[in-house]
Amino acid sequence: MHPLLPTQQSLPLFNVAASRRIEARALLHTPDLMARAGLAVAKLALALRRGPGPIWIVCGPGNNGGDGRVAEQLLTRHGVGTHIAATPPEQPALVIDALLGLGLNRAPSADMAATITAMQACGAPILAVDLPSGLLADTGQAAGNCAVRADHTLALLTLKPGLLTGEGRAHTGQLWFDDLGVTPDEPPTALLLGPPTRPDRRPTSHKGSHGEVLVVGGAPGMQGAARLAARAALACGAGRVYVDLLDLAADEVADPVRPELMRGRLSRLPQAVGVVGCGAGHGIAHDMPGLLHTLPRLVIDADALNAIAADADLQDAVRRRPPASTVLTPHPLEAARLLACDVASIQCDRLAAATELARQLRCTVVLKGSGSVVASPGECPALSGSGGPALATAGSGDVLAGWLGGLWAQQPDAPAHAIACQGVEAHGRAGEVPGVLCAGDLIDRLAHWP
Ligand SMILES: NC(=O)C1=CN([C@@H]2O[C@H](COP(=O)(O)OP(=O)(O)OC[C@H]3O[C@@H](n4cnc5c(N)ncnc54)[C@H](O)[C@@H]3O)[C@@H](O)[C@H]2O)[C@@H](O)CC1
Ligand SMILES: Nc1ncnc2c1ncn2[C@@H]1O[C@H](COP(=O)(O)OP(=O)(O)O)[C@@H](O)[C@H]1O
Ligand SMILES: [K+]
Repeated sequence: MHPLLPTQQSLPLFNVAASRRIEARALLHTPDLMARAGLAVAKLALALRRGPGPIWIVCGPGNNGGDGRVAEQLLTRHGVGTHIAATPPEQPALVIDALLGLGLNRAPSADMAATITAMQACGAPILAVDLPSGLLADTGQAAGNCAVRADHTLALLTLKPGLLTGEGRAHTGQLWFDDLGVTPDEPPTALLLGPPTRPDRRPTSHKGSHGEVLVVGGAPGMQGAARLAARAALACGAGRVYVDLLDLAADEVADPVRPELMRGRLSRLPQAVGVVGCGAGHGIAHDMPGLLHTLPRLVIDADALNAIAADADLQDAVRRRPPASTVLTPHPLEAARLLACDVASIQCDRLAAATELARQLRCTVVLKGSGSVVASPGECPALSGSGGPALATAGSGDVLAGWLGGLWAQQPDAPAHAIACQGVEAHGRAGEVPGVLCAGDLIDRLAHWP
């Protein structure tokens, strides 16, 4: 067994209803699923325990508890000290959290909440069975704001989306997966993104082979955002990158640090990939009808999203664009504005929110944040397991928008969904460092990745 992330391939994710169906069908020909689950838990527990103390196994009322009890029998048979109870032993070497799994259907009761607190306080690493108890498998929300924060989670039978998005990553710790020998026999709820690819560069290619990007944004005082996007597009390999900075004096250069970047206008670049909105302020609203009408491929971020949220005509213009030609990259607040709701309503079910926004505006939506979601009409939504808090710093979203533009310039026939999936995963993986990653440094890491 090995840690799941970063994944070497795209993997299917299944929500509770689908997991239940898969489990029910699998049990018809593989009745020993729980024995397999218990064995997987016991093996991992042996590898993870720290010190000579007993393994504390906390078992709940359902089959999650059943998995824990099977693991306890196997560990005992193996000569390992165990302790099954709601209260901890002296100096446990590991906690196995088998309190609640897929069956969670309400906030943990007071007793369970107290047990969760005790697990958290006992000082030993926690291995959660299937799900950290209290975490909702479909959405990654903590029911009643009370869920185990595990050091490790062993997902069983299926991978659930809630392990990877919403609050999931704050609760799962290191993620492990055992499919118990069952191949899912229905389409997934969503796909976990595999390693991103980069566009080929033929030995004989020239700058004209790699497309053009036009970055429109950067109102006075916010020009850095547009320049970050433009630098990212350049680092990604776009042939020519132009910047249309709002209100820049005619004789100023596009970017004093990057002389490779040129100044450009929509009227002269009608075939470029547009990356619009980064640091644009309110002024971008005026340019949006022309941009939406003209550019064949568009990545729309930040203030351009706010402009669309505020104007039903712009929303219509987005809907009227050709299929698969538009990517919106909202963070949760921008998504809330676009769906006329609040951030909590977005975050409580990120997969559903991204899918609904993609449906309403008939385009690809990247809902950013921990466990970024890519949703497009007619596509299975994709979820990224990559990225982390090093990216939680100003400008990393601008870099994503520019990178998407750079990818698209080089793959003009690729649909918006494919570009978004490639870009989001590359951005997340490049952003996996300890501490903080300044947006400019993120561009360097992306440029040299993998
Ligand atoms: N059936 C099988 O053979 C398999 C079962 N598996 C395990 O079984 C789990 C699912 O089992 P269950 O469906 O029994 O679900 P759970 O074990 O999650 O528990 C369901 C029970 O907990 C109660 N409950 C739910 N929320 C509660 C709350 N907030 N406070 C107090 N009690 C609450 C329910 O009323 C029900 O009695 C999976 O997560 C997985 O660990 C897997 O190992 C795969 C194989
Ligand atoms: N904790 C996190 N885990 C994973 N990704 C994150 C995290 N915080 C931020 N990110 C990523 O960083 C980027 C931030 O974008 P955004 O919020 O638009 O910032 P900005 O506007 O400052 O550029 C998004 O791609 C987001 O998914
Ligand atoms: K559990």
